[in-house]
Amino acid sequence: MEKTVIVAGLGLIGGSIAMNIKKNDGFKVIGYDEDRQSLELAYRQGVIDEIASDLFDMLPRADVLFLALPIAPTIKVIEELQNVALHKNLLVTDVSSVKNGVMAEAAELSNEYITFVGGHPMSGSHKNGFTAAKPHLFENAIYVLTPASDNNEGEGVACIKQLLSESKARFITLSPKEHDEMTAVISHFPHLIATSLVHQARKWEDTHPELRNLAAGGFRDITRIASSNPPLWQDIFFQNKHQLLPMLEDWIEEMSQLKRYLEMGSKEETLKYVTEAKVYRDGLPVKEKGAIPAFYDIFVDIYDQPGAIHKVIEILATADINIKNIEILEIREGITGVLRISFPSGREQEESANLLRSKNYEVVIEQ
Ligand SMILES: NC(=O)c1ccc[n+]([C@@H]2O[C@H](COP(=O)([O-])OP(=O)(O)OC[C@H]3O[C@@H](n4cnc5c(N)ncnc54)[C@H](O)[C@@H]3O)[C@@H](O)[C@H]2O)c1
Ligand SMILES: O=C(O)C(=O)C[C@]1(C(=O)O)C=C[C@@H](O)C=C1
Repeated sequence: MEKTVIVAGLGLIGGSIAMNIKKNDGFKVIGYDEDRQSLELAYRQGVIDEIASDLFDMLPRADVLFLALPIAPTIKVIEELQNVALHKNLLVTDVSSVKNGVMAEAAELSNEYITFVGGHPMSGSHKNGFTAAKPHLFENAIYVLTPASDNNEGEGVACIKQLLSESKARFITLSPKEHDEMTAVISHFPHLIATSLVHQARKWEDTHPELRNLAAGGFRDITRIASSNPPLWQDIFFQNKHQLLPMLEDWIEEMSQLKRYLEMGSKEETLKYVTEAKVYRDGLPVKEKGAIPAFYDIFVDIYDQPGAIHKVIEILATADINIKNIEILEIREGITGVLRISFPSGREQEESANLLRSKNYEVVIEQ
């Protein structure tokens, strides 16, 4: 029998979830969002089968509810679920980037029809809204599940995996605490620092108006995430502030230590500090999505000439090589730029590098 799934919040994550559920047969997808335009666009594109004007009126029909709203409204909906009159089982899951507040609210639920399994796909973007949603967003990404202590949690986990089986996400189960500690380290805290680096640059621009034109690959790479959706990140920082506050203390102490190294001319300690960071960073997994992007990359030097990028792509396409992603890292008038091309496997990576080198391109392989 067809199951009914409601996706509440049809933005970047909810839209991508709905696109993946629609790849399966046997599910009817109903969309709910306060933004009418997103709903209508999703309906027109066939990503949802029906629009819900009111979430709670629609719930008695549903088998599964995906909460893909910002975190604060997600918690509010969970609180209100307690009083919904249901006549059949409802599996509720969310996608929030921080789990403690959500799971604490879910633990209060005593509605006998509801099973709650927390979720968080470790993949996203600095873009937001339905127009940024894409079906392959979760490919190779870790998808964390944080089941509540409920008898039906095994069934709930299995159902979520089945609904998203086409997404190619890799599911793991964690406790909310473990999840929030780790995401604070590899996602929330770096975001805080990236944001502060942008502020620092902004201040310097008053006295150095050319500064923004100097900002090249390094600054852009490290601050990309500072272009993310501000209300989302305000929400994340406050939801996970118990993890972030001690980390900020540590960071301030670490910066003071670095300051002391520079003041005292401690070159050896500074070299050790930089080297240890490089060794750790180089050892992070690069073959799966997660903290570091998932693909097998090559870097190709190109010149700022009409058709330069097209030529490189044509060489690879003619050899039937499957490209996953292309990024222009830097190209300024009249000088060499760098094209980062990502492949799904090491075989394509090596084959492409050899092919392009045989045509006299400078190619570097990311190890
Ligand atoms: N952006 C990321 O990289 C990322 C990654 C993983 C998880 N998440 C989590 O996913 C959730 C959604 O984030 P997103 O990036 O998809 O945001 P988004 O802004 O793209 O989407 C949120 C959607 O929710 C709707 N919405 C907001 N408040 C609402 C309300 N009260 N009632 C009805 N609709 C409402 C908005 O109109 C929007 O369409 C957040 O909880 C976030 O923590 C985000
Ligand atoms: O790739 C990005 O732009 C992201 O910020 C994605 C990112 C992350 O920090 O890795 C951001 C928040 C989510 O909760 C999960 C993933």
